[in-house]
Amino acid sequence: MSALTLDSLNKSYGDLRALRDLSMEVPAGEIVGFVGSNGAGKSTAMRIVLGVLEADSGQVRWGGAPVDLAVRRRIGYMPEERGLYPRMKVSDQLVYLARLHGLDTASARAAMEQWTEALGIADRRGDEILKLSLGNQQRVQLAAALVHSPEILVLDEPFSGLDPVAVDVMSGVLRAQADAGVPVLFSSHQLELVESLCDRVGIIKSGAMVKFGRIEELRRTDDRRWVVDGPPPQSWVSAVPSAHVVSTDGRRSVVEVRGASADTVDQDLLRSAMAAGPVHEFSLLRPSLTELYRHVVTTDSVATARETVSA
Ligand SMILES: Nc1ncnc2c1ncn2[C@@H]1O[C@H](COP(=O)(O)OP(=O)(O)OP(=O)(O)O)[C@@H](O)[C@H]1O
Repeated sequence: MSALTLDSLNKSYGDLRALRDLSMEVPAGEIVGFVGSNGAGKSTAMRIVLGVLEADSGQVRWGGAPVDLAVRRRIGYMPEERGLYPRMKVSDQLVYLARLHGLDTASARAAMEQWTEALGIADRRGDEILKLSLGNQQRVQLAAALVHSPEILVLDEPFSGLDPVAVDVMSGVLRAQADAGVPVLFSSHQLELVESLCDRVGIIKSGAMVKFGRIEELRRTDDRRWVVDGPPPQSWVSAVPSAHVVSTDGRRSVVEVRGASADTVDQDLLRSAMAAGPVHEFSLLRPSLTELYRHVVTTDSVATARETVSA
């Protein structure tokens, strides 16, 4: 299966190291969320994929081969600085962009009609971009990234400023693209959305990738916690090695087992609790992506971003 690979990318702006050996893989057919604080380096990495910025070292590959101009023409890109002509009509703008990517006029018109329909802006085709709301401008921007049927999608904060219905429309389009085999990489600060939509996530801090993988894998921790609604935990927790009570109101408790790698530990806990009384709820408590992100961004150390780059 093809993949878009970012391999050990480095980029400095003067003495600011914006990317440090940044690597990640976006498999065809998957949606990868790219998250990190303001200034962490997401846009820099995406611009390098597009070739609008050159890396100091490292490589971007598609299907194992370096990304060249021909591949770049087949990428659908939504830049952070939205690049539409404000005084141009929506339809003219989209047909023009599709033509730039090599479609003939009839195909360009058909693509414009298809995407304005799919994105709920068909009734705005005749309007100038500047007369649209910001959310609708963003829908046009996504249509602009899609009119040439790209093989790869790279979107810089496509969800920012969208209303909930527009978020659903955008999510549906990205999922459909991934299902059709397109690798989709997008940056976002909306972590709940990333968690629900993405197959994988990359967390970048000060230009370095500090976590990358399937969200379920990243949420798996060595110290596992369970919510138990049942008998007072003091009466049964001590029977399970390494288990202790994190919090309890006497009935509903959070119980943690340190280094709970054994598959049977949940059975041991449940058995022990049920031996002490009826159990009404027993569920594994996993950190959300937001909790994971906060933990990574506040604790994992990366050398300071602003440092002198040796010549
Ligand atoms: N053209 C430039 N010249 C100098 N510094 C730059 C330039 N572009 C970006 N930077 C710096 O590089 C770092 C990474 O910026 P980048 O825009 O890639 O971050 P980001 O993760 O996309 O941030 P945000 O979430 O705020 O969009 C920041 O410190 C930024 O100030």
